[in-house]
Formats: sequence, structure tokens, C-alpha cells
Amino acid sequence: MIAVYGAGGIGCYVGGRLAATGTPVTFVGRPRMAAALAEHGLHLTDYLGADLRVADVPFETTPAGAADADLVLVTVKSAATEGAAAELAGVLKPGAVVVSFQNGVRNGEMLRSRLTEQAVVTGMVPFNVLNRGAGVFHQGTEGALDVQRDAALTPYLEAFERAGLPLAQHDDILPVQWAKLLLNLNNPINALSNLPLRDELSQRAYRRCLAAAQAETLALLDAAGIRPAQLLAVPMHRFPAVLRLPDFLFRRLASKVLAVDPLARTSMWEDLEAGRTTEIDYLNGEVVRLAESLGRTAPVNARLVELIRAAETDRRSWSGPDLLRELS
Ligand SMILES: NC(=O)C1=CN([C@@H]2O[C@H](COP(=O)(O)OP(=O)(O)OC[C@H]3O[C@@H](n4cnc5c(N)ncnc54)[C@H](OP(=O)(O)O)[C@@H]3O)[C@@H](O)[C@H]2O)C=CC1
Ligand SMILES: CC(C)(CO)C(=O)C(=O)O
Repeated sequence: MIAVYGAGGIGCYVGGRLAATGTPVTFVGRPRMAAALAEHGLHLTDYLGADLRVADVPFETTPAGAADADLVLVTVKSAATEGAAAELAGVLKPGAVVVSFQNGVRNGEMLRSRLTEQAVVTGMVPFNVLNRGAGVFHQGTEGALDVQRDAALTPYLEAFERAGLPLAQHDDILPVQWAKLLLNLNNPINALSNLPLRDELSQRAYRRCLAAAQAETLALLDAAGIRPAQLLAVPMHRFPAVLRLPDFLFRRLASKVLAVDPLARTSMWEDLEAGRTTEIDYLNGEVVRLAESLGRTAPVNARLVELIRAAETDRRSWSGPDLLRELS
């Protein structure tokens, strides 16, 4: 049995596609999601036209729901990982396999330090999932699920394949995680803009904010000897230059990026909207930590951390030019 631990956008979508294609999955999450799925079931759609339904969704609201799992997909936000790890340590079978499908670069480590009798594998979700409400989850962008290569995953490869979510295995997942983190530097900018991703990225001023945060990070990664993997058509080190292009040129070069669902936003926007602590410490905050470890600073990312911290208690919408001035 597979358990999804943290049934939200990613957990319901990935677990839902597995369940819809014949793999037994139990979802562990909050009572409000349990109620929504009991009423509506799960409805999974994607940008290619997939349309799958699961009528009876096994859902548990306590950690004990994962006790019988052979494979656990951890899909809580990074700030909830420590808590989830402590809960899972109390219930999981020795030898169970645990995959972190989360953003940031330290969730795998956090899980591993508590789950000493289980095999913890680090993964990454490249695509956007929009929670449309009433049990509907939509994958808005492309990309295969990435995982650290690990023999413990062999028994499950076929199930992911059947679900239309094949696992891309990597000998070293860290460069893949850092490449994703470079993209996630947009999460605070998107959340502060209070706009859908497509509208935000269509405006050069916001893109220049992202370019500044990425350029700062790329220089630090270079100093640390970390070469981010290439996730999209353009190598990561060329991203800042592409982002700074005038709108008409960017629209032409990045038509795939702008083809995202017009309603899609980042997971950090969803956190602010729900009044939750965001993942900022694990994204831009990770860049600040990397800078400190190298005896350097990361002023653009540090300022974004501060702005999101402020927005967690007192929200305002930032225009592109205002945000760019603030970061300059
Ligand atoms: N959404 C997206 O498009 C993408 C997200 N990601 C990453 O995937 C990860 C998951 O994100 P996402 O699915 O959006 O997050 P969500 O907040 O939608 O889902 C997580 C769910 O887990 C619940 N939860 C938290 N702690 C526990 C616990 N101890 N036991 C049971 N349930 C718990 C949360 O409840 P509560 O709200 O009460 O805490 C929430 O309902 C993040 O790291 C994110 O950055 C990656 C790619 C794209
Ligand atoms: C896919 C992406 C970059 C945007 O949705 C994301 O990871 C997130 O929202 O956290």
C-alpha cells in the first residue's frame, strides 16, 4: 500500500493519479480535505487533456493512517517536515520506503535524521498543480517526477509509469533540487505580486526581480562548486538574461512558460492566502544560508525573505516597479 502524507495539491494529484490507475493509495491529511474528498471524490486533469476520477478515496486524519504503508510520499510543506518526520517515526514499519516530493534542498535530510529504520529517498516535483477546490486538481505544466536513483524504488516504477507520472532517476539529485530552487525563487515574487503566474511573468519588472535573485544565487552556487541541472530548454545560467528581455521578446522565447493555466499561482501565494507559514526559509532563506557558509551575503534574497515574513502577518500587493526598487 502507498500512503500520501500531507494530502494537499501535490499529494492529492500524484496519489490520485496512482489510485486512478489501480494502485492502492491511502491519503493522510486534514479533516477539511477529508470532507471535500468524501463529498466529491478526486478529479485529476492535466494540460495534455488527461481526465481521471477516483470515487472512493481512503482518507485518514491521524498518522496511524500510514502505519501499513510500504511506500510513503511526503508532500507536506517544508515547515511541516520536522513534525511529519516525528509522527512517521512513531508509526512506520521498519524497511518502509519514504519519498520526499517537496521543494527546497533539505527535506530529505530532515526526514532521514528521524526515520533511521526506513529508506528515505529525495524527490522533486517539477510541475505546477492547481487545487481548483471540490476535489479537482490540475497539472498545469510539463515535467517528469525526479528522484534520487535508489533500488528501493524498483518495485514501484511500473505503478508510476501506469499513472502517467514516470519517475526520472538521477545519480545525484542535488543539482536537480538546486535548479528547481532557482525557479522557486519566483515564489515570493509571485506571492508579493498577488497575480497569477502568467500575468506576473508577463511583466518585465517582476522578471527583473527574479533575474536579480537568480543571478545572486548562481554566483553563490558557482563559488560552492554546485552546477545546477538543466530543467528547461535554456540552461539555468542563461535564465537571468532571458528574464531581463523586453516583454515582446520574452513572450516569443518563453511561450511554453506563459502557456501555464491562466489561474495558476505558486504554492507560496497559496500559503499567504491561507494564512500559513510559508516555505521562504527553505527557498530564498537557503540562498542566504549558502552565502553565509561562504562568508558572503545575498542581499536580494535576504530582502525577499524579509518581505515575505512581513506579508505573513500583514499583506499588501506589490507592483513590479515598486518591488524592483525595493530589491535594488
Ligand atoms: N503546489 C504546487 O504546484 C507545487 C508544490 N511543490 C512543493 O510540494 C510540497 C507540497 O506542496 P503543496 O501540495 O502545494 O502543499 P499543500 O499545503 O497544498 O498540502 C500539504 C497538506 O499537508 C497537510 N499537512 C501538514 N502537516 C501535516 C501532517 N503532519 N499530517 C497530515 N497532513 C499534514 C497540510 O495541512 P495544513 O495546511 O493544515 O498544514 C496541507 O493540507 C511543497 O514543498 C511545495 O513547495 C512542488 C511543485 C509544485
Ligand atoms: C511549479 C512551481 C515552480 C510553480 O507552481 C512550484 O514549485 C511552486 O509553486 O512551488
